[in-house]
Amino acid sequence: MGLMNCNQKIALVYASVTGNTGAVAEVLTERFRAAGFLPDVYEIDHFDINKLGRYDIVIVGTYTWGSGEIPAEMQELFEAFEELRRPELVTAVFGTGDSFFAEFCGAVNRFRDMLYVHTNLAATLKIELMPQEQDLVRCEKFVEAVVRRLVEADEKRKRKAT
Ligand SMILES: Cc1cc2nc3c(=O)[nH]c(=O)nc-3n(C[C@H](O)[C@H](O)[C@H](O)COP(=O)(O)O)c2cc1C
Repeated sequence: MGLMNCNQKIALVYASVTGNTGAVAEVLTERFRAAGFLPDVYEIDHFDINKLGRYDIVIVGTYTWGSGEIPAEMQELFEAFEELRRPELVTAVFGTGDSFFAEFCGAVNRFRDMLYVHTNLAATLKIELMPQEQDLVRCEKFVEAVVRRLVEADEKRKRKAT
């Protein structure tokens, strides 16, 4: 991991009403920093969707609403990815949900399926409500998977250039 190009621009964009997804966003931000990255962290309401194309890596965080639905405030971002036409963009999605509901973290499932088709999806993480001690290692693995994918993408780019 030490060899990574930490100049890559990374955005972490999330939605959170009661703070669970925000708490995971904080843990992940800390892990990315520990891995040498400085993510720009945005709550969705403060993220300018026109800037999506400026990033090399975009991490999406979302809670789930309705019956497994994407929250309304995340819909525009979802559609922006569909129209972005940047299959090389490294992405990952995390979220919190409540397994009391029929579709646990349905919004994460929907983002995952879409990002898999339209981008270079590196990792998915679903957490039950507020992150607990045992979730920290899962957060760590999530970040490792993203960094690993970046290394692979970088190597692929270099091979193409030669
Ligand atoms: C009306 C309502 C519907 C919900 N529907 C789902 C659902 O379908 N699936 C799920 O996993 N969680 C569902 N949840 C739970 C939230 O996604 C969960 O509490 C989440 O951690 C909230 O995130 P936040 O604290 O970041 O706002 C629902 C919560 C509410 C209030």
